[in-house]
Amino acid sequence: MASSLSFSAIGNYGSPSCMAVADRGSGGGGGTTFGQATFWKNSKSRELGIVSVATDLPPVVQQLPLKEVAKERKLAAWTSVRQDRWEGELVVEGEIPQWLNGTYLRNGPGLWHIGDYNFRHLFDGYATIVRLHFENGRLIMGHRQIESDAYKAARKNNKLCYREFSEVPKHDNFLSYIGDLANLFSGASLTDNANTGVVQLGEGRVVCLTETIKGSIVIDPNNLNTLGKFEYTDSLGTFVHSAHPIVTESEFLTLLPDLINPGYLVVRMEPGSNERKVIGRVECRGGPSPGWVHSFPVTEHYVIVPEMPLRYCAQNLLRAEPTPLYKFEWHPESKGFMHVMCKASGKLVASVEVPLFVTFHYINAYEDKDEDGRLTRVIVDCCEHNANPAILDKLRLQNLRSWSGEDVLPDARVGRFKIPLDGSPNGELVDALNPDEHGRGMDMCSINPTYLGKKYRYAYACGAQRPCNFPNTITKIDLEEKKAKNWYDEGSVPSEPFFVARPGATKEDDGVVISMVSDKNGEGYALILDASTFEEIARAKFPYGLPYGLHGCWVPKR
Ligand SMILES: CC1=C(/C=C/C(C)=C/C=C/C(C)=C/C=C/C=C(C)/C=C/C=O)C(C)(C)CCC1
Ligand SMILES: [Fe+2]
Repeated sequence: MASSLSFSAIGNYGSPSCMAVADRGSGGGGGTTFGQATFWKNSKSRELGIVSVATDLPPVVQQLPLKEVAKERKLAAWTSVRQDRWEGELVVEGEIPQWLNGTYLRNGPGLWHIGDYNFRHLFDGYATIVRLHFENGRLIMGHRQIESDAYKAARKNNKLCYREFSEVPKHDNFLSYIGDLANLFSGASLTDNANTGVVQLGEGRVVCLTETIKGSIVIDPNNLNTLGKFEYTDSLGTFVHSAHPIVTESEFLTLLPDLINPGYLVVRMEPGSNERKVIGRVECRGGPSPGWVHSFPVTEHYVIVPEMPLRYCAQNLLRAEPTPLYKFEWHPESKGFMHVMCKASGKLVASVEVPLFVTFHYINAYEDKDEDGRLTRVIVDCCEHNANPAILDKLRLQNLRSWSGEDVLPDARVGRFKIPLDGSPNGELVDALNPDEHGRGMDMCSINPTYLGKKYRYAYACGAQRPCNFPNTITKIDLEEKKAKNWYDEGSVPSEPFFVARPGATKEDDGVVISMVSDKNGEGYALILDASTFEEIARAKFPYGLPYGLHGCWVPKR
């Protein structure tokens, strides 16, 4: 197994002095070796309170009295990645199961400034992909920037060149402003910064994704090299899609919102193909434009198309300055709907009005039968923000970085939609369990993928231990018992818990849950929990804290 060290600096970075102290509390000098990388570990510097403070670029080594250290240290989660790449073996505390062989990839926005310009929103950052490669109990970590056109242009020109989630390039003159608007209509000025997730297609290609279709970028999971754009060969011709396609060994399903004639195309792509084929189309029932479809759920036979009252807004797309809801608008009067489409025929089997909701992430869905085995309804579970879109603004970097200790995270829950298939006009939305079980925080979820679209019992997500300004626990939700088990490390922010099943497992929760944690000292570690007991079984410290990441995928050892 090769473990190499490589790093190159972002911006003014050039010196390995940014390396963080590499042990976990054990004092003493000398070096700790990760692969070929030796990290400086010196008790003298700790007494002096010399810390590598993870603030904005460039990193500075400051001398502080010890009691100030804790105050000055910041979560790496909201801080730009220190350098554009690193790779090395990590020291593992505890034991990684021998059966866990493969690679966990996690993508997210990791670089929030260019030159001296600072981005404002979490979702604006240039993509940083992190790789945890597990092999026979050992763990190799690597991270790298994804070389999208937007990232390369920003690095080359030292300024923002494409329209990101909330940021828009500044124009030197009126002509360039008009050019940008024209490019917006052709999609050319939209970003391809693939910072939202990563999936492995049925035939093996690994693709990083965001909400713009052009932001589909193929990478090599072994070295995180950017291989090029994933070019769709069809001519469906829209600009945006769901950032969370449903990907299995046999298909890739996604939704294409139509912003001109409000509706959604439901499309499917075969493994090995680059051509999406239309399964069917859903017309919007409310509002001037489609609801935001960051993700959507499926059952074994149906694709569910959610029509959320938080809708895309063409005017906001054109604006130079962010609005409180960015490219979206809240239209409670337009109501919320759930449409159920048969995957095989493209026919709509239900279209019901549901209570208002705000959901970015669907957990799972399944077909529910009565005692006689007759299909009566579809159940859809999601991370639901109590019909309040305020969470989007809470994810501004300033809010995340400047937490004063108040309990400011809006409440969220596991929302359960019950969608009747008997022609009734309305569906229900209820709490799947008491939200206090998970601290009324709920997002960034995963399940055992074998249960995708089927009746299931367990979900893993980020919950809350209050007070907090961001989900700060990992929670295992038992939807049968309506209970949650919670993992918490004071002051830390864990990323989406990702479930990996033990090969040959027959129980739904037989496996591990992987997360990457930003701790209160500005450092970070990979965490492995036993999914069944929810006890920690291993952790491995990173050479330095990493920025918060969004979504990942598992690439099994071939
Ligand atoms: C670049 C353009 C857009 C981009 C949209 C993007 C990048 C959306 C990303 C959305 C994400 C990452 C949502 C995650 C939500 C997580 C939550 C709510 C976590 C809560 C924790 O408590 C468009 C906006 C599509 C417009 C075109 C340009
Ligand atoms: Fe997402």
